[in-house]
Amino acid sequence: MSELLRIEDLKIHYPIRSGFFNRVTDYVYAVDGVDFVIEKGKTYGLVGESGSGKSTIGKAIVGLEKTTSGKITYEGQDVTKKSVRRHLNYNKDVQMIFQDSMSSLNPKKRIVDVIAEPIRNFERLSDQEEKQKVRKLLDIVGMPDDALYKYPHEFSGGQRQRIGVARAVATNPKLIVADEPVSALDLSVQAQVLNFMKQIQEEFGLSYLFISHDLGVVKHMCDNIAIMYKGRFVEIGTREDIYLRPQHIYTKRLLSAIPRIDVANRDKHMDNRRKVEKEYQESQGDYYDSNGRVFDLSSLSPTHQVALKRGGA
Ligand SMILES: Nc1ncnc2c1ncn2[C@@H]1O[C@H](COP(=O)(O)OP(=O)(O)OP(=O)(O)O)[C@@H](O)[C@H]1O
Repeated sequence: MSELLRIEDLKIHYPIRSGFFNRVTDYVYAVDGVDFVIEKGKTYGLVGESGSGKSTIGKAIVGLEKTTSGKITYEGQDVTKKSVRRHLNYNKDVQMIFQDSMSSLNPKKRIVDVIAEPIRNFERLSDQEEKQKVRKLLDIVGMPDDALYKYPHEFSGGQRQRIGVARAVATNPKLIVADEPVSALDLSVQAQVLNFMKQIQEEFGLSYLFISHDLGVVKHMCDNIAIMYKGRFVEIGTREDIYLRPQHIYTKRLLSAIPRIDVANRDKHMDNRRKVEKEYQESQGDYYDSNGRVFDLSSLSPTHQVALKRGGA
């Protein structure tokens, strides 16, 4: 086992203030003593109901949330303190993807700037080099070149999540914290984004901390899993341990609530949907080529129409 990140006895407590003097009267124990290790090239899943503390752990790892106590060790170095993180270029190595791509991508910036922003923090590239790098990143996430000068609102939710992934991998990170990255997407688009996150993982040797309330999605993605309840881990184990031999009553309850859609078969479901959509488009007189461009068949000669339908576009 090759360790990338270690979390030890992590606690994050939020003070609750009340009364005339705004005194601290109690605490929300959002994270209350968790330990786990993320291995290089592997995916660690955090599962639990809303409010169990998953996002708080993710945010603490990327430095968006201050820890109350405990230790975060990255490649053998204690990165709990901000000064050490800065010194190690930790913010380049550890990136985050959020659920809501519409609010996490700046709506006023074109995609070229959205993706180039994290690069600019760490590298000095000429305009030309920067564009070339962004083009390459767009290509990796399967987006066309002309996306470069468009704005986030001009894309679908799935496309925006791809752009979010392109942005996250722009600095060649070693770890990506993915907080509910597909929860806002249709089932068929979820499979697309998940499979493609796996491809990128293999290509870049990435590790993921994958946060989700959906045990079906987690089964598809994660090697090791922690089940969270009220700030603590009630069960941890490998994917097989959790799905084949769950021990804790809470895990068993969560497992029995998984919808009957198998993530591995979502692709098939998606292919079918695409086929139906394509047939529909053809019946309407439109035809999409492999780049997603629309051809108006009625504007072509009958011979061309036949050639195009045979795959000649
Ligand atoms: N800034 C904050 N101040 C006070 N309490 C907070 C703050 N942020 C989170 N909490 C509380 O901490 C607990 C854990 O929240 P967290 O967002 O980590 O849960 P979660 O498991 O990620 O849930 P969800 O899936 O809904 O995001 C919740 O009770 C939440 O209300």
